Amino acid sequence: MEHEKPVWSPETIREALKLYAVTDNAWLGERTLAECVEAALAGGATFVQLRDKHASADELRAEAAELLALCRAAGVPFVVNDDVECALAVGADGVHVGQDDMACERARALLGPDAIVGVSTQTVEQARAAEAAGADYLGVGGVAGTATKPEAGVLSPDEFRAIAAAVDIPIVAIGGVNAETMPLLAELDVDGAAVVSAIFAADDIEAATRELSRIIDETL
Ligand SMILES: Cc1ncc(COP(=O)(O)OP(=O)(O)O)c(N)n1
Ligand SMILES: Cc1nc(C(=O)O)sc1CCOP(=O)(O)O
Ligand SMILES: [Mg+2]
Repeated sequence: MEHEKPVWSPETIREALKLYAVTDNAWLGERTLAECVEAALAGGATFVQLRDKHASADELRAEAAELLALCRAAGVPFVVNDDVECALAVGADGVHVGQDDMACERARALLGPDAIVGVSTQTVEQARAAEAAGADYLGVGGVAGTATKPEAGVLSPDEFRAIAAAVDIPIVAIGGVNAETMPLLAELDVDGAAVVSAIFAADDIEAATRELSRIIDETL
């Protein structure tokens, strides 16, 4: 069944960031990407980002179209990592861009005022610039080191809080967030947790997501 494209208000975006699932095909095994995302949604993921650094343009579009349909059915926002063209082509809710990706202003101009544009920031300066450029939310990290992206840095609690204090848009913490580290988010002034391996590397993705959902509800 076709679902109409929703318009996500700032308040619904803030709420939806609570348990943000970022996909990773490295952990698929015998499973399809759609099965994995369906399980994450069933377990309570509140936001989904397709992140596939190895797909061709056509493969990424096919994945995005499939995940978009699942997210629409679940009433959950769906964004594409890095690739604005793909997001536009499939009618995704938006994109997530980093400091080395398309500039936030350009992504906003291409996707329009109703799209969700998330921006990765590691400093107060970057956070203020992203907000001024029209970002809807910030991805800030890491909370702890992670094998998913070994080159990613780790921020101190004070650095998280300084970024949160510098902007009015919501913040999702990313990098090394799992059932053990998630309670640390209580001290970081963030609105949610973005999680890759603690969801998608699990044998039982639905159960792992449900447990993370329980913990984040207790934490924030
Ligand atoms: C929610 C969220 N936050 C941060 C990132 C990292 O984005 P980026 O710095 O562009 O790195 P890559 O993901 O492209 O490797 C993210 N993807 N999602
Ligand atoms: C995609 C990404 N960005 C990061 C950042 O710090 O900007 S950390 C990261 C990977 C997070 O994976 P996991 O949940 O498995 O630790
Ligand atoms: Mg990127």
